[in-house]
Amino acid sequence: MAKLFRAVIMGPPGSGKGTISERIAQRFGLTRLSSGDFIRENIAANTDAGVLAKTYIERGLLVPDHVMTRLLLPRLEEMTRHSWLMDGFPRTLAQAEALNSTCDLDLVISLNIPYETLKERLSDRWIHPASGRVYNMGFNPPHVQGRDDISGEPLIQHDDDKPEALVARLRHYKDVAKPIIDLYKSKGILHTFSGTETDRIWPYINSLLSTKIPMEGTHRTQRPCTRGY
Ligand SMILES: Nc1nc2c(ncn2[C@@H]2O[C@H](COP(=O)(O)OP(=O)(O)OP(=O)(O)O)[C@@H](O)[C@H]2O)c(=O)[nH]1
Ligand SMILES: Nc1ncnc2c1ncn2[C@@H]1O[C@H](COP(=O)(O)OP(=O)(O)O)[C@@H](O)[C@H]1O
Repeated sequence: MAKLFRAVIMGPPGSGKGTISERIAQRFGLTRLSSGDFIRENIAANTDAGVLAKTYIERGLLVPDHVMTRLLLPRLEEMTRHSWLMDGFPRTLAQAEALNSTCDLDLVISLNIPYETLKERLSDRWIHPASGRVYNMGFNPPHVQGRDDISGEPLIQHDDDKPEALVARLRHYKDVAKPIIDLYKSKGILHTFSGTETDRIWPYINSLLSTKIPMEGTHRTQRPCTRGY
């Protein structure tokens, strides 16, 4: 019976977490989980946690730890048959500790990308707000400039991605991520990848995961995530 594989991907805004998660999910058949998607689903379904989360997101704030753990941990406990990769959680040490008491992670990928590169990428990032589709004018441009490929609607740039806001976001990431990274380092599961291009980092991630993930189509666990592990 193949063991279930559970991983987390971390990195500053624009480091390529979304892009790399997508490649990992395709190559290794992991289920890709995103905290932002979970929150949006809960908002759409009007759950109690979703209604509460919305009041924070609307103000540009992080959702409090107890709301995040209430939203996510039960979902992870349900994932007893599929290996997964989580993007966007944990985002604080308290979340990392709560995750830790729910299940054993096998591996954490941390992306270490120079500030200048992040600044260039994000100032070039354009979004289709209705769908969340992301473009980059150099790396993956839309077919028609300024327009979403599927709907043809106009693309916008997040205020967050403008250079003025970026310095503060990156500083915040460093402060908050450091204790989480230290925790995973001390557990011996942290793998850090540095570079300026996703296409050059990807082969290293690919070969690491090839040694770690059983390649059968489905993975079943002997040890599901449960609280109080
Ligand atoms: N030029 C360039 N752009 C890249 C590269 N890798 C990713 N991008 C683009 O950079 C932007 C950020 O990549 P994402 O995958 O959205 O990064 P993220 O870490 O998920 O970002 P957040 O959602 O803000 O946390 C997107 O517009 C990508 O298309 C790269 O190697 N070179
Ligand atoms: N782990 C988390 N802890 C607290 N808030 C979160 C977390 N993940 C997502 N959020 C909230 O949901 C919003 C959308 O998340 P996400 O899709 O990851 O986008 P972004 O890359 O803009 O942060 C965040 O801006 C934040 O308010």
